[in-house]
Amino acid sequence: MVDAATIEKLEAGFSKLQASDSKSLLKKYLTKEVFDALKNKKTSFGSTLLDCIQSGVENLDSGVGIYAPDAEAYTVFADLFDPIIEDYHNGFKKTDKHPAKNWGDVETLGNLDPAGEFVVSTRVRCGRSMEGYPLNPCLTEAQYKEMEEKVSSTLSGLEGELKGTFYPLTGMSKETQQQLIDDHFLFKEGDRFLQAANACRFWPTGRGIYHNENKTFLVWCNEEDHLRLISMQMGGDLKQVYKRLVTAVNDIEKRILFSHDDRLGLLTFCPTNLGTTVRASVHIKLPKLAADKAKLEEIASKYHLQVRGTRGEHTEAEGGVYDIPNKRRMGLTEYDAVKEMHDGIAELIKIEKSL
Ligand SMILES: Nc1ncnc2c1ncn2[C@@H]1O[C@H](COP(=O)(O)OP(=O)(O)OP(=O)(O)O)[C@@H](O)[C@H]1O
Ligand SMILES: NC(=[NH2+])NCCC[C@H](N)C(=O)O
Repeated sequence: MVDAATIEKLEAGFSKLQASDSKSLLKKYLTKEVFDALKNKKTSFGSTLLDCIQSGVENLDSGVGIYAPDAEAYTVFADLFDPIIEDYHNGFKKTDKHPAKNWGDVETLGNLDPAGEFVVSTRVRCGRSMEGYPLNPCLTEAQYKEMEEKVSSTLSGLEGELKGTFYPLTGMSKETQQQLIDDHFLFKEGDRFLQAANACRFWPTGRGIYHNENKTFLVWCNEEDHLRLISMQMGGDLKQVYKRLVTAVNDIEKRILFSHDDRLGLLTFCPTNLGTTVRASVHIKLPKLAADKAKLEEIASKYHLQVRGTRGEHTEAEGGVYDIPNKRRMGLTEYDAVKEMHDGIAELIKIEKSL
C-alpha cells in the first residue's frame, strides 16, 4: 500500500496539474481514471506514481513531465507511460515491439553541408543503463561511486581515436566545468527537471566525463542516464561522427552489460529516450527560415525533427544557432533515427536556399 502522506501529495499534485495550463504530455494523459487506477501502486523498489510525475508537477512548463524511477515503473505505471510513449514516438503503440538494434551501413551517410554554409557542428549521442543497477532516484551513494569506478576503469581500456581520460566532477574546478559546458561538451548543473525527479542526489558524487584528446568522443557518467555516449565534431560530416559512435558503442558493449527490454528496447530514465536512445543533431544557422520561429518549428516537425536552443534543451538560440535533432527514438532502428535527422536537415537546407 502507498502511505497516506504520499497519497496526499499525489492528490495535491493532480489538482495542481488539472488547474494549470501546462502543455505537458503528463497533463494530457493523466486523466482522473488513470490517476485513480495508479495512485495506490508501487514497484518492488517502492517507487510510486509520485516518483514518476513529480518533475512534471513541479515544472509545469515541462514538455513531457514524467520519468521512470526504476525500470519496473514502465510496466507498473504503463497506463500512463504507454500513451505518452505513443504520442512522443510517432504512434509507437502498446502492442508494438521496438526493433532489434541495427546501426546499418555506416558508410552510406554523407556530409550534410560540404561547403560549410549552414552546419556549425554535428553530434550523435545515445544513452545506456548498466545492468544490475536501478535508475537515478533509487541509486545509493555507494552505488554511484561503484559505477563511476566501473565506468572510468572500463573506458581506460579504449584505444586509438577513442583513447582518453576520465574526469570526475568531484574536485573539478568551477572554471574547467563551466568551460566544458560553454563548449557544449559537458552536461549542465542544477537541471530543475532532473532535480525534481530526484535524479541529482549525492551530486557531484559518481558524476563525471570521459573524453578523448580532441573531444570528439565523450562519455557522461550518471547525469540523467547511467551513461551517455557522444560523438561530435565541427562541421557537417555526419558519416564520420556516426562511424565513431558506432565503433565506440560496439567496443564498450563488449565490456559492460546494459539493460534492455523486449518491447521498449534500451532502457533509459526518460521515456523520450527509450528504444534506440539515439539523438542525432546539428547546430545549424538557417537565418531565413528562422526569421519566423513558429514556421521553423512547423517545417521541422514535418520531417520529424525537433528545434532546441544553442545550449540544448530548454534554452534559447544564441547568434541564430539552433540544435535540430530527430525527435523520436523508438520504433525504428538506430540507422533510421540518424537517417531521419539527415534527410530532414537536407530538406531544411534546400528550403533555406530557395528563400
Ligand atoms: N550538433 C551539436 N553540436 C554541438 N553541440 C551540440 C550539438 N547538439 C547538442 N549539443 C550540445 O550538447 C549539450 C547537451 O544538450 P542537451 O542536454 O539538449 O541534449 P542531450 O545531451 O542530447 O540530452 P537530453 O536530450 O537528455 O537533454 C549542449 O551543450 C548542447 O548545446
Ligand atoms: N532530457 C530529456 N529527457 N528531455 C525530455 C524531457 C525533459 C523534461 N522532463 C520535460 O518534460 O520537458
